[in-house]
Amino acid sequence: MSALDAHLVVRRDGFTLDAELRAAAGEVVALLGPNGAGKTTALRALAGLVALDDGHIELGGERIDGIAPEHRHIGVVFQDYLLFPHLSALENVAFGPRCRGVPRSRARAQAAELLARVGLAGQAGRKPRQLSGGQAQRVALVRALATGPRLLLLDEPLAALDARTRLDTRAHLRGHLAGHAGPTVLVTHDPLDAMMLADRLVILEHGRVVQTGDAATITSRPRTDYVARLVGLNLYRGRADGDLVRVAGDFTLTTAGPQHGDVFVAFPPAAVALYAARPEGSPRNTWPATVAAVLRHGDALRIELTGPITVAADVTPAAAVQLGLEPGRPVWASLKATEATSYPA
Ligand SMILES: Nc1ncnc2c1ncn2[C@@H]1O[C@H](COP(=O)(O)OP(=O)(O)OP(=O)(O)O)[C@@H](O)[C@H]1O
Repeated sequence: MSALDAHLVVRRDGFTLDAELRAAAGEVVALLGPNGAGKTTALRALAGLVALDDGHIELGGERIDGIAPEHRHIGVVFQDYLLFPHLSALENVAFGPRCRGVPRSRARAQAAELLARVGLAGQAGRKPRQLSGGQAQRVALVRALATGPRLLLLDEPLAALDARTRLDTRAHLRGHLAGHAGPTVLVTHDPLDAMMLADRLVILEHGRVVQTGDAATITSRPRTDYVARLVGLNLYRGRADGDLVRVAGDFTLTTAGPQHGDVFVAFPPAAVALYAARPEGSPRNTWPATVAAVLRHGDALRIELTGPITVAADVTPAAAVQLGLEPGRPVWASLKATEATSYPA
């Protein structure tokens, strides 16, 4: 089965997409990024709905960027499913193969088998409006797979679902995707979708790839503020000399590992402890800070602090009351060196 190798360049007024994208056969790659990063543009370029201004798209070593969308052998699942409303689930799935000349009875038998595989044997005769959001999403996926596409594209496949259905569907979608032998590219701005469904994440910001890797690498070693916020870490750039990293002006953090030169330092908000007075026998990183904001964060409170560095700290509501944390309140922050990871920038 064919691998995807693409360099997508699309120029618009005030926006340029310039992104390299690779996916091996059977690999699910999530394209993750903030609004306006160019995710949809990239997906539409792969599908052939937007022309490339430069670059290339190769599938199994064959250039497909000059080929019309309907001849690219690409399966697409859009977020709003786009099922034919007047056809049953079975007819929707059989439609593609029928258009490719597969005899009616065989197309229907294949469609029935595909629907059964995603647990929809009992819904095969229903029209899209008689299906739940999660069921319609599965029909759309199966329909995209029915023609045996060489590349599968998913555009925010769970976005239209309510929270509960989203949870169930997300859990099953991964298994359904395993039935596709070719590469899959999934576009989402939901980090959970990306991490649960994809083998590898490609982070897109301002039309450029800023980081790529598996979920574990990306969550432990973010390389941009967007990714750091996404995974809930404090992130700084600095210069390392052994375990000391100068991160801002003459402010230096002691970190867990020896590094040299340009590095990132990352640590979770829960690793930052707050005190009313300078802590005694303190950990190596201690600095005065001022509370800028107090936000709810699950069961904890997230405290945003200004000072020599801007930092987020998670504290319990009880600790927040005890310390009288409110905007403008001066505090001491401390961080154990073992909690601060440094890695090359
Ligand atoms: N048809 C178009 N013509 C001109 N500019 C466009 C067009 N479609 C999108 N853009 C611009 O291209 C940029 C990227 O948009 P795109 O929709 O690809 O981003 P996205 O990452 O998918 O965002 P979102 O998550 O909001 O859907 C944006 O600045 C957008 O305004």
